[in-house]
Amino acid sequence: MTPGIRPLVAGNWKMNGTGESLTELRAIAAGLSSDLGRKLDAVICVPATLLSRAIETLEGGAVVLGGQDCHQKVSGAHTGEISAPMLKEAGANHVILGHSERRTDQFETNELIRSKAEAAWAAGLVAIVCVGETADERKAERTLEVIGAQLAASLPEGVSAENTIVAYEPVWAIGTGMTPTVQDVRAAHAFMREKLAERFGANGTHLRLLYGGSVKPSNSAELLGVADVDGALVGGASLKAADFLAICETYRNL
Ligand SMILES: O=C(CO)COP(=O)(O)O
Repeated sequence: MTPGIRPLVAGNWKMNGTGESLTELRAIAAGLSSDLGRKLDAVICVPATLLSRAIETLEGGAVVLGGQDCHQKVSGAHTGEISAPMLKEAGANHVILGHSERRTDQFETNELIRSKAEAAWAAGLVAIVCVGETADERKAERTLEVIGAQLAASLPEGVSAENTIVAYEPVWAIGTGMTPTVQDVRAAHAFMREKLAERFGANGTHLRLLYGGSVKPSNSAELLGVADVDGALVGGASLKAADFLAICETYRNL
């Protein structure tokens, strides 16, 4: 945690979730409507197809919604794409950008992610920008170099705590059950904080830095307790309300 920064736990449902899954979303919202909701912010990034139904289900409350990607343009001939204003209209507050699954599968570059962040801001969305090294890069001891380069090139000028969140997700830790050591997470987050403060001044100092990659109820206390870790970006464990809420519960004791 960083003193003065309110923690945030975000769920990334990825390509999971149909109408039936709204039951889990309702359960997450109900769990956070207690005093637990006063300890943290929660965002669930559902598939875009669920956004409008999800917003009706939630009727305000302690959980806000996000998308998982947006196009860099507002509209046009881009079959299959979704723009930031469309996400906003459908009920999103946030949007994940530059997730490693998109960097890898869709060959997204830092420059593209940067233009998507600008599009997200223009639509009034908070950009959750993801960075992280692959297993090979880690083996070659290039972790900090890689995340430094990703941060430098994928964040536009004008970053602030109101428009941007950074998520450190080591690629090899996503969906594998493997996590970096506490020391490695601390080093990565301290490095990101330093780089962000260097470039954005006080705005960089106040940015929320999330850790993502195999966060579960069994390891959340260890990972969320690390200095400069201001929350989590949770994949698999965000699909079940009980697991997501158990991760949120960590903040009762931190
Ligand atoms: O990619 C992730 C969140 O964006 C992490 O996924 P898992 O929590 O399933 O490892």
